[in-house]
Amino acid sequence: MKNARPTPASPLRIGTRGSPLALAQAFETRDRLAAAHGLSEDCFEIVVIKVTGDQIQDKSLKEIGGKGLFTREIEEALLEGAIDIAVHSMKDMPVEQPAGLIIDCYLPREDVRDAFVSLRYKSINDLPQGAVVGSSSLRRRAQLANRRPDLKLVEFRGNVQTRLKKLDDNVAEATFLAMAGLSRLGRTEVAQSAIAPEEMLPAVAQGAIGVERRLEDAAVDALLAPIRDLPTAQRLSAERAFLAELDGSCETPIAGLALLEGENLWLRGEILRPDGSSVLRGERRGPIAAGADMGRDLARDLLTRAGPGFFDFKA
Ligand SMILES: NCc1[nH]cc(CCC(=O)O)c1CC(=O)O
Repeated sequence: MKNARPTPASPLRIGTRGSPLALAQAFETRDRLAAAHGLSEDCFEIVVIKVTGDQIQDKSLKEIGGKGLFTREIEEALLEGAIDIAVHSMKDMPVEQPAGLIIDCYLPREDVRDAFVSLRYKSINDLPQGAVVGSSSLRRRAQLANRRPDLKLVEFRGNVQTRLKKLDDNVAEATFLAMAGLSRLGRTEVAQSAIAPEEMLPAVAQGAIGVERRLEDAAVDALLAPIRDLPTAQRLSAERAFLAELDGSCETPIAGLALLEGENLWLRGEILRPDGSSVLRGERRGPIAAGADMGRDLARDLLTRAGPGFFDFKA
C-alpha cells in the first residue's frame, strides 16, 4: 500500500494462511477495517500464503519441530513488503516477533473455551472408562491425562472437517477444538459442550486474533487504530507475559486466562507435566495496568514450585 488510504488500484494486502479458519479471520479483519473507514471490499486484497506447517499433515507438530512453523513465510512476506498486514490466531504466535515487525492490534476476543466434540458423549465426565480421545495439543493431552488417567490418547491433527471425519470413522470417541474456531466457521453445533475454564483452562490467547504489521509503517498503524480492541490487548498482555516468563515453547503444557473485573484483572495460570501426572495452578488479581507484572510474577511462582526437571517427563 503506497498511500495512507487504500484504494482499488492500491489495495491493502492482507496476508493469511489458506485454512478455512485463517481465511475467516482475514475476512473478519477486512470487514472491520472496511466498516471503520467506509471503504469498499475491493480496497482490500486477501493474499494466501503457504506455510510449512500446513503442508505436512502426516507428522505430529512435535516431530516437525521448529518455531514459527505457521508464521515464518507470512512474516517474510510482510518484511519484504509483499503484504501490508498479517492476520494471526494469537494462540499460535511466539511471544516475540522478528525485528521490524509488531503485533499491536487485536480484534474483540471470541469464546475462550475449549469445545468437547463427540458423536456420542456429552462431556469429559460422560466418556466411558478407557475411551480413546484424539488430540495433538500438548496442553489438552496433559490436562485430560491429569483428569482422566484411564483414557487413551491418540494424535489427531488437521482441520475441523478432517477431525470430524475421524470421529465418523471411529478413530476416536471424542476430540477437542477451540470454541472460537468453531464459532468463526459457523460450526458451533459440532460441540457437545463448551468446557468451563475451571475444568480445562484454555491456551494463552485462545480466541484472540492479532494483526501484525511493519513497525515503521505509520500509515498502516493509523489505519488499524479504529479496530483495536483494548480489553483484548489488556488480557493478552498479562497472559503473554506469563507465557514469556515460562519460556513457553510448543513443547510445554501451559494454560493461562485473564479476565477483566471492572478496574482489575484476574489471571489464572497452570503448568503440567506432559504425561499429566502433575499440575500446578496459581492466580493473581490486580490493577489492569499491572497485568504483565502479574503474569511474570505468577510464572516465577509456578516455576519455583515446579523445581528443575518438571517438564522433562515424556507424555
Ligand atoms: N493450534 C491451532 C489453532 N489455532 C487457533 C485455533 C482456534 C481459534 C483460536 O483459538 O483463536 C486453533 C484450532 C483449535 O485449537 O481448535
